[in-house]
Amino acid sequence: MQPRIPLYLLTGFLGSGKTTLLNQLVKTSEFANSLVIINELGSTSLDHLLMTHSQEEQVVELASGCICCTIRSDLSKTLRDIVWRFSRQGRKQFDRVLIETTGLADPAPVLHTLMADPKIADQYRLHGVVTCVDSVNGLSTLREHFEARQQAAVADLILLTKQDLPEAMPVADLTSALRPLNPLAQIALAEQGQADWQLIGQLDHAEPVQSDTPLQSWLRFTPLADEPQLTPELQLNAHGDAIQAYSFELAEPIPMPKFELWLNELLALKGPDLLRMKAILHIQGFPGPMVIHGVQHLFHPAAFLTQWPNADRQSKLVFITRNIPRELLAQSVQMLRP
Ligand SMILES: Nc1nc2c(ncn2[C@@H]2O[C@H](COP(=O)(O)OP(=O)(O)OP(=O)(O)O)[C@@H](O)[C@H]2O)c(=O)[nH]1
Repeated sequence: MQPRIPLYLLTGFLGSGKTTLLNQLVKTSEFANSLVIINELGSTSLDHLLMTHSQEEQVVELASGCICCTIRSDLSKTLRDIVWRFSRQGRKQFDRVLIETTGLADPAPVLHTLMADPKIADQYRLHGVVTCVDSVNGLSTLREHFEARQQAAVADLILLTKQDLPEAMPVADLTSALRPLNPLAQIALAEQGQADWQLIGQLDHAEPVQSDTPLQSWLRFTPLADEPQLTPELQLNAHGDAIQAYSFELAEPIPMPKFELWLNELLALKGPDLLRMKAILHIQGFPGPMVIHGVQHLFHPAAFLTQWPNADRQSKLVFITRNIPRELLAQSVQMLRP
């Protein structure tokens, strides 16, 4: 079987610095041989003109429309086609794919397409979602636009851009505001498109357990306060449509049949509103933990570790949700008790 092609999704609201970042990213040795798929709204694709890629032919432009709604099938088709379109004498001319979404894209359905389309999932391996957040306008944008909150909520890595500007909000405030939306993502800086590229190179969204990334860092588990004490200025869920993260711990080992029943019920009832979920579970009878990881109702195959990463044997679950009250999830998690 051919190794799957690493795929990265770059998102962030309009003007948040995606293209600036991409232009620098493709200059790094690790990402130099990337194929870039750009999706612009409107008929004239400015981004295409802005890309300063060394090989112009390696930038593929999707037709106008937004990949998250009208042209999801175009994205699938493009991903299937590029492998032979960009091959010479049977060898493909790129080793990674970077997809830049429009600033208005809701990335959840795009992720869904990347994970659910079997032809894509066979060929590509989603390594990570990188979301740019503008340090000057970011918080007001996040408050006003649901899509911007979704972009932050599904991120594996959030890059705060424009910290060089005097109007930039302090990093600590931005981080406090973003944490309730996404306690799992790493948060770092990107200044004029420059970032710590290792953070992107190390992303491993799909199969964290099989990578070198230590499990603790993959499942960075910081119990969340039920109601984070934030000043109104830092609260982002002002307009209904609340995106909220919750975490739970369970002391007792879980019987496997209960886990299966619980997951099926949860996904059937609330699948579309579970933006992300990660859990490390103590299942009865297994020497190491079971790790599960999903986006909406799609779950990567559960992975069993041969041993626990540390002395803590509690099951830990983190959910990033849309309009799900905490009590409902808390009740649901109780189903896992023996
Ligand atoms: N001062 C400063 N300006 C930045 C930084 N990052 C991006 N910019 C500027 O912000 C503007 C928007 O950046 P883009 O990279 O085009 O943003 P985008 O997210 O691709 O924008 P859309 O395509 O509209 O969604 C440009 O004028 C960039 O030069 C930064 O870190 N600092």
